[in-house]
Amino acid sequence: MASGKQEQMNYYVGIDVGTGSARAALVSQQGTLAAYAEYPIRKWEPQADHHEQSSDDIWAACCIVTKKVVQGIDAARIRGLGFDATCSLVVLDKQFQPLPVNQEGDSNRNIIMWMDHRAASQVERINRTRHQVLKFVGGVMSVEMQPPKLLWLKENLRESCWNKAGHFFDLPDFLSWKATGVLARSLCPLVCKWTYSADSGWDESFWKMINLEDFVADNYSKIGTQVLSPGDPLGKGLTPEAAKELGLPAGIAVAASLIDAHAGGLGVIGADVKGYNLPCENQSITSRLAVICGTSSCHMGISPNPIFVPGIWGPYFSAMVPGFWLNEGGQSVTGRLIEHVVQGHAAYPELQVKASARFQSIYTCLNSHLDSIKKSLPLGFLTVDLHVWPDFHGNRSPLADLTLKGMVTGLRLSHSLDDLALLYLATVQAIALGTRHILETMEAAGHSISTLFLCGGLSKNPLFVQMHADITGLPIVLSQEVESVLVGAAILGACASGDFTSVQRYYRAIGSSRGRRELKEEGRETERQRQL
Ligand SMILES: Nc1ncnc2c1ncn2[C@@H]1O[C@H](COP(=O)(O)OP(=O)(O)O)[C@@H](O)[C@H]1O
Ligand SMILES: O=C(CO)[C@H](O)[C@H](O)COP(=O)(O)O
Repeated sequence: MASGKQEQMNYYVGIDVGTGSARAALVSQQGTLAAYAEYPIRKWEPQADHHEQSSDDIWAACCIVTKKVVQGIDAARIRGLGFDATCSLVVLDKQFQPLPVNQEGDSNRNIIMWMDHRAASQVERINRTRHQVLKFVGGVMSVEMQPPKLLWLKENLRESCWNKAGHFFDLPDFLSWKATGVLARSLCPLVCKWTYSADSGWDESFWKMINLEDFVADNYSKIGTQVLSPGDPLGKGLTPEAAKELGLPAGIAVAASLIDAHAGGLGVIGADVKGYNLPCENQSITSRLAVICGTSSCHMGISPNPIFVPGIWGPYFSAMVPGFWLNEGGQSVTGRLIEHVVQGHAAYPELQVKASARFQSIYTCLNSHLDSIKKSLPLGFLTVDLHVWPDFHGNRSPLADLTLKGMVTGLRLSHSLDDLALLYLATVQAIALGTRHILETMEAAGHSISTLFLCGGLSKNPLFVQMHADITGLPIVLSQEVESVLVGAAILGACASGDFTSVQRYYRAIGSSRGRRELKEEGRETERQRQL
């Protein structure tokens, strides 16, 4: 609940829907979090590579968390609302009711999640067209984007879903529609996941070439005809019905939304870090790479002119910071991979018992176990003969190959907690090496990155942060406000309210208070890691 002495401030509500939960925050006009709440959301995996969610379930979770964060706050002080979410595909019929995206006909499951890889054959065919729009997604379209998923629906669920569908939304746009009744889409998801161009709009020849000419025929009414920039106000703001459900005042400004990684990028990339002697201090904002690390990791770098990086998504114009081009590298599973490796190990039950006896999280427990077994050696020496290839769910960047699989070398006939801790370490190192691979590919194409800005759930893990510093050799800035993704969503609400006319003005206004940042500039403990 918010504290009484901050009541004279204006506030903005940010709602962030990640893969595992919905979260809301009440953010002050100074950029600080006054209240935070989180609620889990459901996921279904009916078969391999199929990942589904429910838009009703997600909206209900948004309502629960929003009601919690505004408890006790004078409603007149809440000025705006912004959403961000994963780029999952939501399907509604012509009466705005959920439609099933599965053979079972379960209409509760009406979302094909971003991490769903069912459309592998469709994306392969799309990539074979070599259509010019592919130039703006790193040269290769990802199975995680929307066109292959739409084609899959047309080819596999024509009767039960495709023919009945009235609206296909990216999840961030679904949420802003639900709040306002406005069907306008945000430029961010459309440019990043749907091949829309900020300059020239939809490319008719692309949709025709991939057999989705249906969208052209009905003038794109199902996928978006009005497009707004992230942070632009939508219609007349929050509808009375949505206001009641969310526990917010009707009519407050609601912003065109962002994809979650982009909100995280927005939340951290403009931070004031003066006085810490960081290489980026006197450099342009383009020397910063925001890395949003949750279920997946997303690497967001911006530039004044378009940079084409093979295997890295983009360049996208104005999709994150207005006026800048964005390149987005990514690793499809990072948090999810660590969980998979740790929970699947024979010593996992032993770890759970040990962690709960010490009132620690399993990761704190594993990190201190590693400290105890490394003795005086650098951590890197513990995994000299144990290596993980982390592409258990394909490689998003820079290899852009969804068929790649994971691999571990150096396994032994042992079930001990030591083995589990070492496998965990090797997995974290492999993920950090993946970030380095992405970074080097971006630099080879023209980016010049001097500092990493990390946020997301994994940035709360000191080992994960340390390995990224060691393996990239770059200083890492951690935001004092750990929920940076929510700050990004709230910035949208602040812009929509008219209190700040642009994202850049918001950065300037909050600069002084956000200067108090915890900086993590770690040494290059293991130069050896750089050579792996
Ligand atoms: N305190 C923590 N220590 C270690 N890992 C954490 C911590 N908090 C969250 N994580 C990890 O971060 C990941 C989830 O991050 P989050 O940003 O919540 O993801 P998403 O946005 O995809 O829902 C999970 O893999 C979780 O295990
Ligand atoms: O493709 C995305 C961003 O462009 C996805 O939304 C993202 O990778 C999933 O995010 P998270 O790991 O935070 O749940």
